[in-house]
Amino acid sequence: MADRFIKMHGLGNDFVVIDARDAPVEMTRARARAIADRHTGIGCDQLVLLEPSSVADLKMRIFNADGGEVEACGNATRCVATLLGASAQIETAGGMLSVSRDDKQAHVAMGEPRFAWEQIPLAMPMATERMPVGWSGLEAPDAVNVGNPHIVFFVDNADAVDLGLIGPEIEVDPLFPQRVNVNIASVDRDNRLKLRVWERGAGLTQACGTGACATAVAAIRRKLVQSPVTVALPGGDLVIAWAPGEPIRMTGPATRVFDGETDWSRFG
Ligand SMILES: N[C@@H](CCC[C@H](N)C(=O)O)C(=O)O
Repeated sequence: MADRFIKMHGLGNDFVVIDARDAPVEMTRARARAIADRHTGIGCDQLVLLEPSSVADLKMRIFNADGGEVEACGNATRCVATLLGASAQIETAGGMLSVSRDDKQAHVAMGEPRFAWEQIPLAMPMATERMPVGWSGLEAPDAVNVGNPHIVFFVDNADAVDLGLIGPEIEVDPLFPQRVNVNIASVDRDNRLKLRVWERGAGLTQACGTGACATAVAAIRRKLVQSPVTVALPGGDLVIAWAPGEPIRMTGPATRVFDGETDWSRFG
């Protein structure tokens, strides 16, 4: 019998979604990496596995293109909200998420951001706002955990940074024991942030929902912008709302590209 999957994307950040709520699918690091491979597999930035949950409507597991299982993915959460077509609670390794959708957009309550150094996590105690660290001229970032770990650099021109060169170096710096997603942002105009992201385990992507959340939170905290803020990514715009003590709210599109069939045993 053929194994089914759904190819989706959120602003160009693309996913292979496997609905394993009725029939379990075994996922290993090697299999996830083989499926995600753009030359020899199906190709995606992240693989998303939907499973039954005893505490929510369903459980969402996320695997990066390198095969590593991670805690959160904002764009994939909007895709799952779009597939479900109704309000739902989703269990993830990064926390419980609430989703809903309307005709055009999906909405996600991403939970509250965490700022303590051990919650990022960092390897040593340190302030997480304007951190006393730097890499190749990128200085004083903020660290935020929004289910997964992010570091955010505010620069004059986000396009001027060679993120493909510096991103991989920062991702694996020993300061980040679980590695890190690297965000480069600039204040564009009128409450609008421009953002590029080097994703842990996936590299440069067209958009990163959790990166947009972490960056918006850091910018609101620094009073660079006010909530709600538009975050412009290479693949398009997200709107992020947040106030201290409240969950982060993300609104944006999600697209079903095609439904496919394969045989998972082809991928190890
Ligand atoms: N594309 C994502 C984030 C996926 C996980 C991330 N690369 C990590 O390792 O934490 C998003 O839209 O949030």
